Amino acid sequence: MGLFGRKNHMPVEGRTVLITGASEGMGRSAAMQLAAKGAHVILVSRNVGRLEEALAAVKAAAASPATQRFTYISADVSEPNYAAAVLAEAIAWNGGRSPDIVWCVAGMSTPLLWTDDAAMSAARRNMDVNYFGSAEMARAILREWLSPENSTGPKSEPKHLVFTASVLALFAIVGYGPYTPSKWALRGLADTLAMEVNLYPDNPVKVHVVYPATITSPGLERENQTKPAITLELEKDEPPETPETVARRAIAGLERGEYFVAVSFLGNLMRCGVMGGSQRNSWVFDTLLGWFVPVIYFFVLRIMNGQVRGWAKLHGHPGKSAKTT
Ligand SMILES: NC(=O)C1=CN([C@@H]2O[C@H](COP(=O)(O)OP(=O)(O)OC[C@H]3O[C@@H](n4cnc5c(N)ncnc54)[C@H](OP(=O)(O)O)[C@@H]3O)[C@@H](O)[C@H]2O)C=CC1
Ligand SMILES: CCCCCCCCCCCCCCCC(=O)[C@@H](N)CO
Repeated sequence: MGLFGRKNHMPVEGRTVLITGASEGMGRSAAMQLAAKGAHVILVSRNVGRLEEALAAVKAAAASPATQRFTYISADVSEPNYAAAVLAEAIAWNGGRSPDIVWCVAGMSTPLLWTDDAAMSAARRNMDVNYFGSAEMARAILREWLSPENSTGPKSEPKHLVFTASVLALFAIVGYGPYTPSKWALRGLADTLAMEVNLYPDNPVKVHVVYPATITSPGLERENQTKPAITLELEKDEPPETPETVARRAIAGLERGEYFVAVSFLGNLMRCGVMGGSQRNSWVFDTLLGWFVPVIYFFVLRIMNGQVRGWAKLHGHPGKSAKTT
């Protein structure tokens, strides 16, 4: 039980969490915050230097440094079949037990106009990292968690599989063509798996998707190098948040037991606007809020499309390979 008697749906104390994309940005902050709540943490990303540095920060944030354990594994999530080897290493380190929580944070973004020369190769790269990087990890960990020899019984504490999408998977804007579909794809996989895990009542698993808006991370600096100016202009409507804030709100949503975790007010509006056949956090709240969203979109879409047309009028044809500055 947490504050005011509310149940914590994702206790982490003494449990092992594996986080991909844990060396920078939101993944690093999430790793530190989960360590501060008593979790053992396995950090996964490519660059060993940054992993070493992040590992030190995570250790320093631990609730009980004498008993908690931390390690890192260097791997490229865009490599086909990377996940089984990463998990084997994680399980060996964890005394033969699989991690209890797996959070796929590793991601990248290459914003470009769709007519840009580089858009297609960027789209494939974004799909490889953001979608397949998470899909492969999901498959590897579910094969562990859901196997008959790993049955823990219907009343046992559930395992958690967390994907990281973006509010762009709820509301798409110009300039993110190479990126947005990879995050929509994650949502499709998550809905599928959230139903599929019901086949295994003796192996409880909860699936979640986190939908951040702009995070002031090293990744944001990288993506801003190719971001069309009109995209920068439109996304100003949702203010950026620090990796610490986004991680804290994401973890709070997971602790509340939410399936789709939005981390801002607008994010929650966008979430309730697209629920379709997805599981609800709260049928009453999500439905009531969802009724208002079309009214808001009536105005938002008129304004935004007007902004885009206004841009074209002011700056002319964007050109073939164009950062539209
Ligand atoms: N920044 C933003 O505005 C938003 C980001 N998001 C999403 O949130 C998540 C976190 O974003 P952010 O905080 O910006 O992250 P960053 O881009 O700052 O950090 C990305 C992390 O992922 C790792 N990573 C990147 N590519 C790979 C790869 N191929 N294999 C393994 N690890 C990889 C990086 O380490 P290394 O390079 O060493 O591998 C690093 O640890 C991502 O999924 C992102 O798409 C969602 C909404 C907004
Ligand atoms: C009903 C509610 C209406 C809402 C109005 C919409 C405002 C537009 C917000 C767009 C924000 C885009 C953030 C991109 C984050 C991201 O994923 C990239 N930085 C890639 O990393």
